[in-house]
Amino acid sequence: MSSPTNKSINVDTGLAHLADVVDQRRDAFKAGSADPKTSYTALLFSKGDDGILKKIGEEATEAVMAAKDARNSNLAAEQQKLLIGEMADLWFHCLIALSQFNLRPEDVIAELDRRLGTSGIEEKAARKAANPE
Ligand SMILES: N=c1c2ncn([C@@H]3O[C@H](COP(=O)(O)OP(=O)(O)OP(=O)(O)O)[C@@H](O)[C@H]3O)c2ncn1[C@@H]1O[C@H](COP(=O)(O)O)[C@@H](O)[C@H]1O
Repeated sequence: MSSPTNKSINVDTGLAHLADVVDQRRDAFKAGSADPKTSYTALLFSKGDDGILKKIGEEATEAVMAAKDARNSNLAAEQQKLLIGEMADLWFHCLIALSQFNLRPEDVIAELDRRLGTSGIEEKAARKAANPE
């Protein structure tokens, strides 16, 4: 599905740029200069932790349902497009949550980089050995 054009997009830069916009909206909302009536981002910040986290649950569910539809359609282009849209909604709302907690996508990318090359199976076994219950 990824076009050669899309493959040249820099994920880190794209997320960082959107996070900058989100952080600006968060700060403007706190300063009273972003209106929840005209800014969806400000509306989310006006809902606080619970409203933002609830939205992530909803968007995750919508992404799961879109993925099931995509699979059932044998990955038809139209369903793939819908799945991309739902994943974009989920990523966007995750950026809102990171901003709410004064974190950045760079923090998540750094953690993923740190994990690179460590098998999740090995990591889980090491964790269980360190904390047997
Ligand atoms: N990337 C996004 C983005 N992705 C998704 N969304 C919004 O996320 C919402 C998704 O919610 P739902 O799927 O639940 O649909 P809904 O029907 O609108 O919501 P409910 O009825 O369920 O409450 C939609 O309203 C989308 O418009 C986004 N809103 C904003 N941005 C970015 O944030 C910037 C600032 O936005 P504003 O703060 O609105 O100016 C924009 O320029 C964009 O770059």
